[in-house]
Amino acid sequence: MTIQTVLARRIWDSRGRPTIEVEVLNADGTSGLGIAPAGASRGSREAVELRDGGERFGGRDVQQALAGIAREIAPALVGRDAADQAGIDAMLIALDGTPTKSRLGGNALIATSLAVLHAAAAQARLPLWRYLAQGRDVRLPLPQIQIFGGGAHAGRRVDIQDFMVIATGAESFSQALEMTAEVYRAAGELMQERGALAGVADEGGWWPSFRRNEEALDTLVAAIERAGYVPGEQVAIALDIAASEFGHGGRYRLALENEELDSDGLCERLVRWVERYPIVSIEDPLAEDDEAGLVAFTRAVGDRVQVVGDDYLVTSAPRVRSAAAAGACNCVLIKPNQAGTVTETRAALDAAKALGYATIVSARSGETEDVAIVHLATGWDAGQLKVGSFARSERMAKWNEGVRLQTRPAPPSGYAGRGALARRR
Ligand SMILES: C=C(OP(=O)(O)O)C(=O)O
Ligand SMILES: [Mg+2]
Repeated sequence: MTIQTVLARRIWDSRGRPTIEVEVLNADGTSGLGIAPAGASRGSREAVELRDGGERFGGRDVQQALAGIAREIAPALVGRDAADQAGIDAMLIALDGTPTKSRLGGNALIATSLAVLHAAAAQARLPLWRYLAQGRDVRLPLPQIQIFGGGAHAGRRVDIQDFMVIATGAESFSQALEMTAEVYRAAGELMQERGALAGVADEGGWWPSFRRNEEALDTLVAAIERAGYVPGEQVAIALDIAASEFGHGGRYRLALENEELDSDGLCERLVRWVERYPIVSIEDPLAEDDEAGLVAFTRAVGDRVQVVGDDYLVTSAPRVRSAAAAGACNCVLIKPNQAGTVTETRAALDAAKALGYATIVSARSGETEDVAIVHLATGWDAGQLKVGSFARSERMAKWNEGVRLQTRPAPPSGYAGRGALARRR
């Protein structure tokens, strides 16, 4: 079956900013819809997005991306088979012709690539996760869920970006959500009692009214206990330090503590947290340009804690391979729009798995109702999923989709659970 029509339009994301949606219509009447998400704390090597960032959102960049789809991408797609994802993605990359996807835009490319993927699954009359599984046994992912937002997602109110929990004691995806909902609610109650309840951050985690970064960790432990769980046994902590946001050239500025640390100093601080708190996962502990720091941190705690590369690895298979050669990280965050096509995203995931790295499929802070990443995490058997908080509908759309996958007839063959966490390299 062939692609007959390609439509592209400007829609709006969860921050009320413009983004791109592509719809691919097949000749047999089936179709696929792809939407580009958008990050706020981006790695410098991510695919470049064409998006209007200033006061005026009706500006040039999104229009340029839409025009590129209409003028160049759509004519090249019509007549091709949506099932040829690799061939179509290679064509998109060649058509763009730049190493950073800056001409047609990484956002135009990922929306198109995801729309083609959905169209292929629809044509095969399969749910996306099952289409991706290709007959293999796959598991629902272990959720990593934000309780407090911070960093670039909360006006830099605290330095650390994500204070999350992982319900390590849960035996199913839906039980993990139930346990996390209780912790989320308990954290909200604690904030209210302290007179510190001040709404939510960009991904729906509670707004971080803390005086020190460690106060957030203490409150998180108290929330786990208040919800009736044993910290570290039933519910553990995961952090995204997003250190590239407050550090460059081996110097890190913790605004909340009014401190400047070098790479060793930040490393020591985080190792102390790992010793004091029930932390099982830390993302971007050092900045994207601090490979020596990432190697040192992985050496120090990589046998106990999952060390996740996001800004540093930008969903790039070659970067994952060179990180492994250097000994940095033991887990890779997988964000499709960092790579720009489904095929390159899958290549980064495959490279990680081949090297013994764990993988987490992740949403961006700017999201929509799109639930594709739940299907990618499940169908590719990634093991883990990070979507933001347990509030705000663009996040809940994804968590709820996981419940649907679990409870429909012929569900995935299991639940990845705590065994999906990286421990040792
Ligand atoms: C999801 C994240 O944030 P953003 O989408 O803003 O890059 C992250 O850093 O993991
Ligand atoms: Mg991150």
